[in-house]
Amino acid sequence: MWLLLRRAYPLRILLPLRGEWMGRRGLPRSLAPGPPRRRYRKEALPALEVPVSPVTTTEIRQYLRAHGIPFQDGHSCLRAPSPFVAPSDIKNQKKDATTSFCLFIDKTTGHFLCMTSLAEGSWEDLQASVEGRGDGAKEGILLGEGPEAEDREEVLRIWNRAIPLWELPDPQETQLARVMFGLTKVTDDTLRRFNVRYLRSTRSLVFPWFTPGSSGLRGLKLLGVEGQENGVQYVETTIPRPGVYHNLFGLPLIGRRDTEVVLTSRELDSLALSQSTGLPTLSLPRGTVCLPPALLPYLEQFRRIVFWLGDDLRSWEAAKLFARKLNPKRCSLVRPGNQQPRPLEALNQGLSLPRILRTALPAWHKSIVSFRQLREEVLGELSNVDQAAGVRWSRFPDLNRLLKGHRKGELTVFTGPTGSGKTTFISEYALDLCTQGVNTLWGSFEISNVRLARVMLTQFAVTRLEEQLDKYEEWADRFEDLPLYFMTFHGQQSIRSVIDTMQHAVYVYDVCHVVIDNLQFMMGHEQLSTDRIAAQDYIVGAFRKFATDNSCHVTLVIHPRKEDDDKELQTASIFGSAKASQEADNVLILQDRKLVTGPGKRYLQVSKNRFDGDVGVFPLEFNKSSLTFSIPPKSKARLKKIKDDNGLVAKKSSSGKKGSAHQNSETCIGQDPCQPDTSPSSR
Ligand SMILES: Nc1ncnc2c1ncn2[C@@H]1O[C@H](COP(=O)(O)OP(=O)(O)OP(=O)(O)O)[C@@H](O)[C@H]1O
Repeated sequence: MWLLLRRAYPLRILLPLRGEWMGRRGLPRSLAPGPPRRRYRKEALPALEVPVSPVTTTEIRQYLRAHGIPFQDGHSCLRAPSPFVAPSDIKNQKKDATTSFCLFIDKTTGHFLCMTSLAEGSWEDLQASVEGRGDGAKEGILLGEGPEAEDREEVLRIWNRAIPLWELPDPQETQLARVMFGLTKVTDDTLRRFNVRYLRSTRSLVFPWFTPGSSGLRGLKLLGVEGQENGVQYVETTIPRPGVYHNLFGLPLIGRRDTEVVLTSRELDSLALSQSTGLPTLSLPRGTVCLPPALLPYLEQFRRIVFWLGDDLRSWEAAKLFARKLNPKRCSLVRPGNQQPRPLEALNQGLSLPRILRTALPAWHKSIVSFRQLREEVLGELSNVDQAAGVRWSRFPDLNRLLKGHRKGELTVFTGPTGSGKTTFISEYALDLCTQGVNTLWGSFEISNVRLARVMLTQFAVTRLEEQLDKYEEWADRFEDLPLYFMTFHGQQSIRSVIDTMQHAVYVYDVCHVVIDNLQFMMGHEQLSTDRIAAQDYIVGAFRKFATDNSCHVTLVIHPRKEDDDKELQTASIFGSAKASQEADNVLILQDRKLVTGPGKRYLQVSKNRFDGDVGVFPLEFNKSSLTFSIPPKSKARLKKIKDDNGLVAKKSSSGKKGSAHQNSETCIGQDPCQPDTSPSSR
């Protein structure tokens, strides 16, 4: 018997921070068990787990050949006979290619999954098993088992209390639930086929996660509804926690011979699609946030995969990224747009879902494209201008005014004088995005991850936690659920290993923002200044290419060159040649000279903005107890045009309204350093 061990996933996820009504594990308070049970762990903060030495597909192939293991080439996995199936299990099965080649090895990471025994593990685990070395624990035969006992109890308790919608005693209650979830046109038969239930106590739909190939329950997703000013918002809760909730909802309905599937981002959409088109459909466990590689083996059988994730630009971008993992040649994407809402809306609006599916565009582009292939994407950007501008900061409205948002695929260079608070600021800037679902990877080479995480946790809680240790567990639980990962590097690193780690994080965790603090730690020990400048140019070029190739934003902290203490920093003050500022889409400078009018006061200067050219400066107020820079909501601020990079010269005030600042104009937000201004506040 293979030993089944549970490995703690490094992933901490993903749902937007849960509201106050949620208890531990995101359960509604009424279901949440008593006081927090988790104890403080030193490694409570998620470190990115990177394979000891990254493996390539060629190496995997060579290894299998060298050990006489036959294999088949798939879309994202190699398939081979599984060493994790007992001979008696094989005897009981019909021997065909599907059952005998049931080991799926991820071509990118070497991670494996045996579809028969559900054993899984890393490439090193597989090698150890093939070579018959190591004890059971090191062989790492993992995770074939169901949920932890604690989760299992919760899952069963909820599932047994939930009932099918049509069995609700009060028809009015049934009708209300259908209206709340937009299910008025979804039939009982569809709900029955997908085994959807309703939990009356929390007014939630309950979607089951069955162990593949059996009727055992592995987990659940609860979907609740919250009223908002402009409509309703769905709130998802999963058991187990989102990081290990790997349910492809709809999997039990997929036949072994199905060759086409439509992927959706919500269970409700899969219900609508299946009912209207009769096509096999699956929904991704965490919507557009990520496509965990653990799911790829289940998608190998399909020759064609259509993504219909939603009706906004984010869904479109996510679909393009996911298609890369699945092999874009077999993927098509439904373009978001007015006439192409998400599947449930399309059903409710009486649109033809098969017709919309026929409009899906191939995800695969040759290296050279014509405008014909781009026109749909351009239209997508034009009709979603707000979303094309990226994710907006919630703590830094002034940054939104200048940069408009945080976009994928860009390179931001950030500099500031030594000890001025660069790490502290960039920590809050990245945390802000992360709390809004931007999957973030930190490379902190100078300060330890524990220290960095302590700063971030304090900023997250916006309070001095050392004085309120009783609140630690609560905040740490919430913090742990953020899509935040840390590289485990410290001190000097080679750019190759850093880029490899970033690549791994993009593939495995769909990371779309990487923060590197700071570039000087990849420069080696070159003594000559010419060597150092050449090394920096090379590194900046590598990060630029990475950002573009992976549609991932990279924020790079670079020290300034040594300058006269009295001088303002400028774009040209960034250490090295002009390459960094040329390659960067955005250049941010933390200013703390001259402009300082009080303790802790800093200014953030946006000195380059490729997206729309608006540049300028705004004040940052440092709060020493919460380590935050975000301006308290009541503080006054103003926009001012200023002359150039060399001096901050007040010219005239402007309203700060959208469009008031022009290409290459500079904007100064706040009273200092510009002259006192009596114009009405722009905020
Ligand atoms: N505006 C500020 N006023 C006073 N103290 C600050 C301010 N910003 C940050 N600090 C504190 O200064 C210390 C150094 O901050 P931080 O490490 O962020 O600076 P840095 O610019 O990244 O440093 P380095 O140049 O060494 O990389 C921290 O203890 C931080 O809490």
